[in-house]
Amino acid sequence: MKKIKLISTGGTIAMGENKEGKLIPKFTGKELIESIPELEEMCEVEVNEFCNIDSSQMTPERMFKLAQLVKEEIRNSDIDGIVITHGTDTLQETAYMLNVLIDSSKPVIITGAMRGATELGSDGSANIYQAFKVAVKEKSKDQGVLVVLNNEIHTAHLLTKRHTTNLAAFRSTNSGRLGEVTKEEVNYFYKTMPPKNIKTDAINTKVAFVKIVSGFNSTIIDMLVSNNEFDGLIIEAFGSGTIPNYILPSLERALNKGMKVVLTSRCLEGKVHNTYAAAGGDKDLEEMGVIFSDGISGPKARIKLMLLLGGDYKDEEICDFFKEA
Ligand SMILES: NC(=O)C[C@H](N)C(=O)O
Repeated sequence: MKKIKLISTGGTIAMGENKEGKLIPKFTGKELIESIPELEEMCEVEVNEFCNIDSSQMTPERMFKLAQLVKEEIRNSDIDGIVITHGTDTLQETAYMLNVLIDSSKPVIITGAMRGATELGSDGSANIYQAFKVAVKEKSKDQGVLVVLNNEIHTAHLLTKRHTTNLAAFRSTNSGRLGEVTKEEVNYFYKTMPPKNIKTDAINTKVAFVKIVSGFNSTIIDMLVSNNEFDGLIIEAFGSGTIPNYILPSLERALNKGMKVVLTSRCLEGKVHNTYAAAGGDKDLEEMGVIFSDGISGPKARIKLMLLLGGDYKDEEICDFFKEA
């Protein structure tokens, strides 16, 4: 029988309602597992209570610690796979970080829930059960970090949360879901490309994030640059990577200070391109030294830059990492 480690981190999946009907952290990983006796026939389960928080409280530092723990567990030849329970709000960032940091063929599956464990029609138990079903399958090996919710399997780097409350809250952008979990089986529709592994013992969280809106006030960027607190800046630009012309001097000041500036798009799908001459005025953003991010969302690009800045990577290597998702 396979042995799967459950690492519980909290989220709605581990919540119940208080007297006012509001959701609060209530259940441990052990309690979640005990509520699903069907798992006993499937595999042996060991539990690690990593934390019990709403994932809005999850920080990149905590995600990095979680990645170290997953690495340790995976090295243990006794463990065949990992299931992580996590809140859905920052799940895509944790999943993305684990995906680029963990280099193992063993399945690592993240799941969560959209309804608390005590709510009518709660989805947590079914999602945990399905996550384990995926984790014990041989064909789930070498697929990178996977996310299982609502009968769907998604790859970490394409995953995005698209709905605030719907049970089908997640979607794989730029493609369809990777697979599905039915009552009888686990089906994969295509094979994932393994991500380029980032090797680092540290994370540099000094990366600011700015979303561009029409009439954006570039004073925000100037403030970020002048307070010397940031080594990196993620710009979530319009469409294929356009920004108002008057922001350019602020970006130039950021680059001159040695900040890494990465361009991403507000759009849910596609990637940024260096297509419009008008977008950067008479300057070419790429020539200026802005890094174009290939098809990952702003929040994921931020995680990637934090890891690359934490590691011992040269400028060209950092650019190369952004040439793939
Ligand atoms: N559905 C959820 O898990 C949302 C919750 N606020 C969390 O991310 O922890």
